[in-house]
Amino acid sequence: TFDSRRFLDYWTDLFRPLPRNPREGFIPDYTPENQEEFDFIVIGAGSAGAVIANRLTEVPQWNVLLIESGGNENFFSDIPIFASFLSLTPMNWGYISMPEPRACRDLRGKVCFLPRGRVLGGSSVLNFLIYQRGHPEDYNDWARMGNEGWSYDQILPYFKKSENIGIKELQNSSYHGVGGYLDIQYSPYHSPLEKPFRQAGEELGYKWRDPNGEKLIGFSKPQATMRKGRRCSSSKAFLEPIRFRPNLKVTKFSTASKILIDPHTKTAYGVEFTKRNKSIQVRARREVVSSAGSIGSAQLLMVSGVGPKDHLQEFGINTIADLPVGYNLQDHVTFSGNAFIVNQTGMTMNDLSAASPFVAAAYMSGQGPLTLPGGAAGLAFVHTKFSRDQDLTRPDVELVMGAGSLAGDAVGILRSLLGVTDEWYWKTYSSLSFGARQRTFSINPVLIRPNSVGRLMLRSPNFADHPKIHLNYFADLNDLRTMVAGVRMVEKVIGTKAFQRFGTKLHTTPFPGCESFVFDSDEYWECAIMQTSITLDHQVGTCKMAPEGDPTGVVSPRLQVHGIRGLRVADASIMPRIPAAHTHAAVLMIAEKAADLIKEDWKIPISKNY
Ligand SMILES: Cc1cc2nc3c(=O)[nH]c(=O)nc-3n(C[C@H](O)[C@H](O)[C@H](O)COP(=O)(O)OP(=O)(O)OC[C@H]3O[C@@H](n4cnc5c(N)ncnc54)[C@H](O)[C@@H]3O)c2cc1C
Repeated sequence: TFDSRRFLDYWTDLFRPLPRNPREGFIPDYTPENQEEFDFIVIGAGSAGAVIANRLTEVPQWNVLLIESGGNENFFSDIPIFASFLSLTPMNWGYISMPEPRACRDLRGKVCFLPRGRVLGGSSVLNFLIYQRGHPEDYNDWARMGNEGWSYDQILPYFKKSENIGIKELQNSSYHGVGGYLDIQYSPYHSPLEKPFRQAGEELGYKWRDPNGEKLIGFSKPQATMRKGRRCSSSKAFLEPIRFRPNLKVTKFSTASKILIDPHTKTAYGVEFTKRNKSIQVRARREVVSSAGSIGSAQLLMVSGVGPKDHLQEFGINTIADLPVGYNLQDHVTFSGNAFIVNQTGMTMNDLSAASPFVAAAYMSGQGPLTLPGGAAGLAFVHTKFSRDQDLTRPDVELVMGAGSLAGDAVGILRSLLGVTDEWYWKTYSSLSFGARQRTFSINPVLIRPNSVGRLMLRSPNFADHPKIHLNYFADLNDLRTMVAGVRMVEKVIGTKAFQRFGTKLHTTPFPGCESFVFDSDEYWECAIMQTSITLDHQVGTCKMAPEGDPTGVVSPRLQVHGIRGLRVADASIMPRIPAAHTHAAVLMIAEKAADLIKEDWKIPISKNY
């Protein structure tokens, strides 16, 4: 029978531009028989799942089934600057938060929008490509919480194992790896804002640095998961090169509805999933690995009987293991409303300039502004006075400079992604002429060491019903003060000679709902941040890793679900605390380590040759 999703899946793949890396190619779809057996079943072919499927199938005697709810990437998802556009497609699960008392108050429906990838490669296909690992102490904190094996020295080799650093001056750095599956490069495009940004940092006493090197505080050009100017997703990096391994089967458009766990032996023995309206059960001889992401893994565990007993009882779910699944939800939030206007055209990038045929032609040869990762042209790690500790080497705010701004979003794609209403947009920016709106860029402060913690809860016992996501942004008021300190830091950057050379100024129309505050007072910024808070889509922590006996833990430091045999979780959800960085690199590291832990536990010799 004709299947339109599969047809489209293959058809859009043909439009991915040549020359392709020879290792890239269309991943074939496999539909298992009911009750078919595999050694391992991995749920979710996202950032983590793609790595795990690759590393487990290195063992020729093991066969692996990878279950993914989405289909292939395509031509559009390869274009780095179009990252926001993808959230408007079926590649996005389209989650939203519950109403937040202190955040997203003036966004559409008064909720925060939480895109997650539903595609081979998962959120690494939707993400902004920025490759950052975080501070060594972020991971030493994990180890100090009792998670043996997760200190920085122990996990650095796994970051390097994945990596193929294409930045010449870093190829001999002891912090980077060469020859791994994942290409890390700079965008070949130099935004005209890059130089002033660097000079501004120097004027303020910051060094231009490798943000994944020895010292992090400083300014930098974004390192990106990029191959010749195109997105290098986790699927392109880890799955496509091994798509014909005989011991790997990938079932696409397949949504796991339940992990099958024997309530008496407390052993996971399989997975139930739906494909083309048909329910199929598959069985695992050795283990089930959930890599469905911070939202998917927590929800799947709970609907399968692993979660807080009182909460599962509300939905009539039989509790097999009473564990705090869904707690410990953490995320990075930013404020992207500010627009800075320059007095020259051609310095900034907005949606209409991105649509020019010259820009498109440059992209076809892997060049030009479309290769900017999510539009980001500069990054900075800074330390504010509100930081939780006195370690001046640990950043608590990141500044992300966008080559354009929300004000320049003439067509409305960015608005749709962020949940910004047309009414808000016009109230805020209509005092600027069209030309001025096209001459704007942004520098957004990101809260990278939040104290506030949220919770994910079920809405129903069915996986198909999106869960209730309580983000609790700014529940801890220190987080709000830190964000205001971030706005002040941005003001300092804009005030430097480097930016004043272009007459750079802040657009000063007050944000809707904050008109009663004195413009530029701390109270005004607090209001603005709470009205239009935007997530960086870094949700982590819902299946927290903690040692046996710690009541907050869901998985052990070997990533096994406490009290259940044959079930691990390996994805962003296991992070006990969010690192002070974009989360994709940390997820890949977790997956690399998870594969080695599995091999060790099944007595397979592991190569330390990286
Ligand atoms: C818009 C956006 C921008 C981001 N920008 C950056 C950035 O610039 N840099 C950075 O470092 N990080 C960024 N991130 C975050 C980063 O991409 C994620 O932290 C990371 O990809 C999470 O990996 P994961 O494996 O935990 O989950 P995912 O990559 O989301 O993978 C989960 C996979 O499981 C599948 N799945 C879920 N449930 C089921 C089910 N029941 N059955 C079958 N399959 C299922 C999903 O479809 C998905 O493919 C961004 C994320 C988003 C969404």
